[in-house]
Amino acid sequence: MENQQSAIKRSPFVSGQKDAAGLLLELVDREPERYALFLDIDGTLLDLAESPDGIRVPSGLADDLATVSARMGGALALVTGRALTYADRLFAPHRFPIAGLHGTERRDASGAIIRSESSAAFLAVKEDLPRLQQAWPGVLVEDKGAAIAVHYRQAPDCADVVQQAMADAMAAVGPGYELQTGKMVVEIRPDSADKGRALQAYLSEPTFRDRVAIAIGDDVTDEAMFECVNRLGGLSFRVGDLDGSLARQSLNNPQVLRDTLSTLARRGQ
Ligand SMILES: O=P(O)(O)OC[C@H]1O[C@H](O[C@H]2O[C@H](CO)[C@@H](O)[C@H](O)[C@H]2O)[C@H](O)[C@@H](O)[C@@H]1O
Ligand SMILES: [Mg+2]
Repeated sequence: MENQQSAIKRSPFVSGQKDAAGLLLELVDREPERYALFLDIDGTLLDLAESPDGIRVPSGLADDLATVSARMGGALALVTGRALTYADRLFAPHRFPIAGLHGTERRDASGAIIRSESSAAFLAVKEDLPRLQQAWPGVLVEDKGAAIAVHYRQAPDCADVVQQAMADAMAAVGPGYELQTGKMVVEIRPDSADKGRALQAYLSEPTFRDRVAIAIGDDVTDEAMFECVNRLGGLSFRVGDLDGSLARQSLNNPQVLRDTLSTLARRGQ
């Protein structure tokens, strides 16, 4: 499989390469059949909002994703911390290959869904955590089915107590789960996969096989994707700065990515 550096060097665009968005556009537009695109949702395709349900899917984005996916022979997957069913609703009526809950549930190219069963200990902890909302106004508990997230974006002073409460909850949950940190959020999720392993699972499927993987994300959980694509010779883009990230390219914000996808879609029509 071609590696990232030779893919970039080969691009005639790169000599005048102005920015990562231009590189992304140039490579996928010229050879859509050569690449596989793995996209995070919150903070990457969508702007961050004050609450999990406060997000907005800009009109046209779902259709642009579907058009770019068609240009790439279907080799476009969403890899998100959101529940798979929640992510599906965001981009309906399209049904993309989606890995939800940080890769621990996944709809493969055939449409089959792989997900883990919740333990009794986890379900008991899920019952108990909503009390945090009463204890600390502004803290939001997000029940994601097989995972649970506690947000402190609206109560930043509660970061420490939330992290301690989630560490205590982890002790009660026992094996099969792990703590996942993110942007002003702490989650308890199954430890059966991560976004890197989900991306690798897609690459073993005919739709994605033998393509140069491109991963685009913004948060701690996406580093597993960046590590995986870097190791496989793909391309890794972080929405935001690169400080401390394994990503090798930076996109300024979700709007830059949406504009790039819109241009890719338009050029394919
Ligand atoms: O992997 P992602 O698709 O980026 O999902 C990561 C988490 O996104 C959501 O939380 C984040 O976005 C919220 C809405 O913009 C924001 O209010 C919150 O502070 C962010 O952490 C979602 O609620 C989580 O379930 C996802 O794991
Ligand atoms: Mg994100």
